Amino acid sequence: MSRSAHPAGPRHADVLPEGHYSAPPADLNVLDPKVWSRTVTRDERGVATVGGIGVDALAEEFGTPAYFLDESDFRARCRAWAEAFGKDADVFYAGKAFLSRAVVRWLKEEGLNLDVCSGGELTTALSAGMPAERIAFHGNNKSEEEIRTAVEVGVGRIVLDSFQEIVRVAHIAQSLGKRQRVQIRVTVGVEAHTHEFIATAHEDQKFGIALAGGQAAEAVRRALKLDGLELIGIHSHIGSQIFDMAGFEVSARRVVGLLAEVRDEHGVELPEIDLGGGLGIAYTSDDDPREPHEIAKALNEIVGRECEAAGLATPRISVEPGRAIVGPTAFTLYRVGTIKPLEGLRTYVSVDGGMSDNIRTALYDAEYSVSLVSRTSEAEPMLVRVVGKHCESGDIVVRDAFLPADVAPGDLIAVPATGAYCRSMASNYNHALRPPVVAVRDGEARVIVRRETEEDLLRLDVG
Ligand SMILES: Cc1ncc(COP(=O)(O)O)c(C=O)c1O
Ligand SMILES: N[C@@H](CCCC[NH3+])C(=O)O
Repeated sequence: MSRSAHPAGPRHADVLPEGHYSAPPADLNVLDPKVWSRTVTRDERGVATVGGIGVDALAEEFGTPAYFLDESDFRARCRAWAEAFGKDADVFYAGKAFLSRAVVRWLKEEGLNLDVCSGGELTTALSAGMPAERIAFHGNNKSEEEIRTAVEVGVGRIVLDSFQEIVRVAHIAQSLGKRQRVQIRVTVGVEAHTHEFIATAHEDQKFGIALAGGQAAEAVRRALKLDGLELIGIHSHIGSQIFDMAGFEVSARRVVGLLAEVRDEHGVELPEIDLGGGLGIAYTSDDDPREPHEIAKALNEIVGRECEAAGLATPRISVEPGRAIVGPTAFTLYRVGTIKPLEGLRTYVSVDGGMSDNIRTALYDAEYSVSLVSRTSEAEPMLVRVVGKHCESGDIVVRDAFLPADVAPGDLIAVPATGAYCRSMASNYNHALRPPVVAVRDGEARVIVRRETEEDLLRLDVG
């Protein structure tokens, strides 16, 4: 993850401090389209706008901190994924990245399916009208109640994650007089090049059933025997924020290998494979993510080739992008509160949010970028660390970045690419009020998830 050190000294340091940063951009006022959503630009005053609305007006109306989601960008990304994979494949948006009822309606309208991994996500999906047959239900420890609800409403598939769950889902389905469509999630033994906490296909972790040692083949054997289950395929998800296609290719090859084993042993060709999500996005200008059509091409080619070699009909492929759809579509808008230059180190810029609205920096050492958005500035670049207002020194939003040296209390700054795993992983640490999500499109802004209030907090605290 580490980048080369910036050759010129930052403003407040003679000695360059340790950090992950490259040289400041030639012009700090430029909002790099790589990391900002598609409609973001600056107006004639130099104020950043999204969907045609200035961030000053947005801050005035909705307050800060707040997430602003570029709806037309979200829809365009859904369409790009659907078109790249075509009619013979299915795209399931991973709701864990960010889910709300508006998002469910957009997905439905754009023809995407939905992956949920809890009863709460399932309820949200159903309450916004997502047809149950377009929902996949995941999780390594689904409760009996969650399984019962999923089977009762008729979800399109449940992804089985353990030997116990094979039996549990079969029993529940049978008791309801149903036959549930299921996939088995396997761990293919790939070391995905990403943070340890978000890699999921190596064997030593909680998800899935290992291909190694014949575990997955045994799971198939058991599932095929149970009347309550209709085994439709094999699932593999290798991790998240991955740029290198090699891991997906190995995964696809190994999953097809299992399909061939199943055919040889049982005379059954399972009709589907799901290759999960995990495609990386640009958090900084140094990141170079793949486009959906490149991913679709690579996966189709490898699956086609492997199936042909094994004499299998090509199964229907599905994928589950979360971050790659919603991540780039939103930014978090903050107001600067205090500024602390630490001589010889860096300048701490404190904002009105923090680790409660973006835990990813603290949790994964994630990298983000930041820009001054309420105005432009010709001041020289200054190395900053953007921190929140929590009672925790690890409360860092952007570890190392450059802002103009005249950044001041009252300025609005924004962190792009916070659409995924920020609001969905937000907390009430220090009794912070989780920020709203505001959808912006064609000159209109509307709250799709409202800001929490102190009354909300007190209502939960029943004394
Ligand atoms: C099973 C499964 N599918 C899809 C995803 C979505 O991943 P991403 O948001 O990285 O595309 C995840 C999360 O990593 C997952 O666990
Ligand atoms: N929450 C993680 C990714 C895990 C995805 C869910 N399996 C992130 O922010 O990167």
